[in-house]
Amino acid sequence: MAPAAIVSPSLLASDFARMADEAKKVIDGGADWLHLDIMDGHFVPNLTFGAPVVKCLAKHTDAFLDCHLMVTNPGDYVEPLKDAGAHMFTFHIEVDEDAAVLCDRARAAGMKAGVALKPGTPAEAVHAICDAGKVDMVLVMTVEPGFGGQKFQPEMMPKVKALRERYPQIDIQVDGGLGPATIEAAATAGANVIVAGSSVFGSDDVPKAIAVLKDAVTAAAK
Ligand SMILES: O=C(CO)[C@H](O)[C@H](O)COP(=O)(O)O
Repeated sequence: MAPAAIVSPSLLASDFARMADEAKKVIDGGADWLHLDIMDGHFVPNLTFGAPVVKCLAKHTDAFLDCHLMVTNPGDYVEPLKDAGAHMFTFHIEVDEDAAVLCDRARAAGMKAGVALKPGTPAEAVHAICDAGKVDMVLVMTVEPGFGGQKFQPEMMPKVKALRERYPQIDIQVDGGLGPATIEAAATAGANVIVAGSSVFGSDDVPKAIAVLKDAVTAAAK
């Protein structure tokens, strides 16, 4: 059976000063997860928030907290994020840390382990840890990480397709520029976890914006 369709709105596009309300709005609108972009101003040229903010948000929601770490030193975040209430720990394969150890540590802490690829990184970079059964989710970035509101890169779809064919049971997440105009390409390629910031938080009809994404993934899986 194909992995379930999941929509994970990116709070990067929300009003950070009202994060709990923004989270409630998308969960009430049908979102499955909340995507939290942790940026350190070093791995990417932007700075957002870390475990203390995740911990504050966790007090206001029971939703699955899908943390995407755009940081140089993800190993330093395992315990703080676990303590904060995070559920998914996704780090970048490009960092200079042992990916297998990070996955094991995330899982031992009770979180799921995800591994992310920048647009310039080939799918083969995650084969070894996926083949070893250490990964719950692969995140294929469809923009350069760091900022919301960028243009979707359709040239990432062969990477998504190759990963889906090789790993039918693993969640495959796409992130960057997803919305009504791009979801079909991603869903057809085999992505089942859809991160969307601008297209959800910028919509006048949040439930509809989420449903469009989810329905496309469900339809593609049939
Ligand atoms: O990881 C990210 C940027 O690094 C964001 O999650 C992503 O860009 C989503 O924003 P949008 O849907 O507006 O493109």
